Amino acid sequence: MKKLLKNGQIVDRQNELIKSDVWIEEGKIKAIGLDFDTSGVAFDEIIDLAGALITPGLVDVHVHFREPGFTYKETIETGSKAAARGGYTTVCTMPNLDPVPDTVERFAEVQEIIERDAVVKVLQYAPITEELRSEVLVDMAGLTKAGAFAFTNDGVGVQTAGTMYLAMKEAAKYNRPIVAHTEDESLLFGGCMHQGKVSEKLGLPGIMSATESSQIARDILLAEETGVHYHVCHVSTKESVRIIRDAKRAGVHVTCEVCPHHLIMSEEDITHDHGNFKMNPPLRGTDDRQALIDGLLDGTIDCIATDHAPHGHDEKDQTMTKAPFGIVGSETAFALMYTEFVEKGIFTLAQVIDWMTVKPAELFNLKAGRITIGGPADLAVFELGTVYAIDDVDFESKSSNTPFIGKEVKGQTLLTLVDGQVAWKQGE
Ligand SMILES: NC(=O)N[C@@H](CC(=O)O)C(=O)O
Ligand SMILES: [Zn+2]
Ligand SMILES: [Zn+2]
Repeated sequence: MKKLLKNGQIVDRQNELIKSDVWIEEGKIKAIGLDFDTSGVAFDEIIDLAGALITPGLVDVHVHFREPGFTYKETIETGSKAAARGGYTTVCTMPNLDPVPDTVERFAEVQEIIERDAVVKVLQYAPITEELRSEVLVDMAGLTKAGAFAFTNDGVGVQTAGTMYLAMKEAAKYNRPIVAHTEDESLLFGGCMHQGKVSEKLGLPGIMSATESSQIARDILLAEETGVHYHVCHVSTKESVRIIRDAKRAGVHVTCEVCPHHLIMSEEDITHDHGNFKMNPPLRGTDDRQALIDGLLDGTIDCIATDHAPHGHDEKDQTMTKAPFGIVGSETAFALMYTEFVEKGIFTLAQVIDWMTVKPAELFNLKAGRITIGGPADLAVFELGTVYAIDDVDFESKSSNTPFIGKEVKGQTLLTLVDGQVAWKQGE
């Protein structure tokens, strides 16, 4: 198969938009730019991009696809379609499933479903402990052999320091990162949103910032002790950013991600008590939000990840004390980042693309996130000119639990290619 994408634009490292065509052959990039000769080449397909932006396929190191166990919320098929619609071509799925893929056999079962159903490249995380309880470590040697690229208990924190220490020591042996949802449950006190002026106003139990940051502080010292690569999920507080910045300066191998919703919204955007404003960690204060932006800009925060966390409509259409934590993100991330940060001049387009492609790929040595000659034709194409409203009926995901429904954005995905094949195309 030979494909030609014509009249696109790519962004270079200086943030210049450069007119470009892309020649794809047998699923690989054959040529990119304007100075290659295609005369005499019989293309199977020529697609006119009419000036749209071409990026490497986006990389999301944090999604929840809910299969097996909660397939009414999402499946590997629908989740990967949602990812493709967002321009993602490589995503990493969390193991808070039922059953938890905590044995080599269960892990292999999920991988079989991925092989069968996924429309983008999906990497399954292995858990740190059996059933995500902070007790017995999984067989890290066996799971590494079975293809686990990293270990995480996302959804819950590892509650005891001793378990985390042993997990880090073991993961370091196999050169695998420990990826941490940091939340000290003894500091939770039944909270359902950030503890601050809005929780007081709404009369809802708050989650203090130290619930997250104190566990990061503990883990950073254990990471220093063990030499493991320690990656922090969804950082949300200014204290978390501060201690990660200090740890990086001290030479600890720590990295972290931030979610679009924590960069864009704060507690002050919670207009009323509804489940779609509830996620873990919660929307924090405006000073926290600013610290996350600063953290990206100074390199403390390494990349952007969605934490795509689908839940059923009825589960989320409840008050915040009752609804489960989590919002969907795959289908809105690029448009939100473009609209809120690039258009407003806070980040450059090149920076946003970097944080959503090469940066996350480099963290875990994923073969993704770059356009290289001879490399896989994993590409996304975005149209940047048209304003549209985020509409839940459009979602490829089974779920549409997000507070961004109705928001007007720019940056619609036109096309997503995985190994040169269409994974998502607008209007199809
Ligand atoms: N982020 C969330 O609010 N929820 C996630 C779990 C998690 O990422 O911690 C989920 O699985 O629903
Ligand atoms: Zn989490
Ligand atoms: Zn998560």
